[in-house]
Amino acid sequence: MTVNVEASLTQHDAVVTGLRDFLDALASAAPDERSSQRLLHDLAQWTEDLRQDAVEESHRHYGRSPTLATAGQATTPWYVVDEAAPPERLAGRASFSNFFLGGRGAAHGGTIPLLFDELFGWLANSEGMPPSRTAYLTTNYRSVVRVGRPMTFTAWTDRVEGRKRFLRAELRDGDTVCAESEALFVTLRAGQP
Ligand SMILES: CCCCCCCCCC(=O)SCCNC(=O)CCNC(=O)[C@H](O)C(C)(C)COP(=O)(O)OP(=O)(O)OC[C@H]1O[C@@H](n2cnc3c(N)ncnc32)[C@H](O)[C@@H]1OP(=O)(O)O
Repeated sequence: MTVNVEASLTQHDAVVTGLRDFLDALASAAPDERSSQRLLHDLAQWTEDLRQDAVEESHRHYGRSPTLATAGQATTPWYVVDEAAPPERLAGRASFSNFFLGGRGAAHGGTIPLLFDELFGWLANSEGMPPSRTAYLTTNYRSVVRVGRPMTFTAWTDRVEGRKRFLRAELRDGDTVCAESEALFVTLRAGQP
């Protein structure tokens, strides 16, 4: 079978956007027993179909979109980069849907460093940079991140010491800093996965 990679990626972007909407709708709803049974049946069928189509990492579409916000991952809180000056700085908008709810209207605490790691990965592994990975990442929770709110972020390189890149970021709701992060990315040596 001949696969048009561009076309299938674009179509895949639409699938990931649909998956995000689905997860938000699922997390926001209280389906009755009948709907849950129907959902379970449909999911089981899709799971079986997709397992038949399993391929190795380099051939997958998921998480590899060059065009879609979050690079085509549905498990990262939604974000879009508006200003990019890699590897020094990037800024943009983010929003945590109900799928990322922890409780009482606030995003789950684990999902905030997930967003920061994504942004730092974007900065530290931008084009022309040698591959690097997170050695540590700390998050200070200053004020709750409310689901559904339009947020803004800034992430920047604080300093570079040899293979070590120290990064910082802020997540804001209007003028309020909700969370701050600091991370160390270390450039991989040959042979490191
Ligand atoms: C690969 C491309 C694809 C990337 C996609 C985007 C990535 C998004 C970011 C991620 O989420 S990556 C996944 C989460 N991270 C990991 O799984 C990393 C697991 N850890 C490792 O692979 C290694 O520990 C690591 C590569 C980070 C460092 O191991 P090395 O053996 O290369 O480090 P080494 O011991 O030589 O230390 C180098 C320097 O970093 C320092 N260092 C390393 N780990 C540290 C740490 N945890 N805290 C403080 N300093 C640390 C260390 O002290 C030393 O400082 P000096 O040069 O000043 O002596």
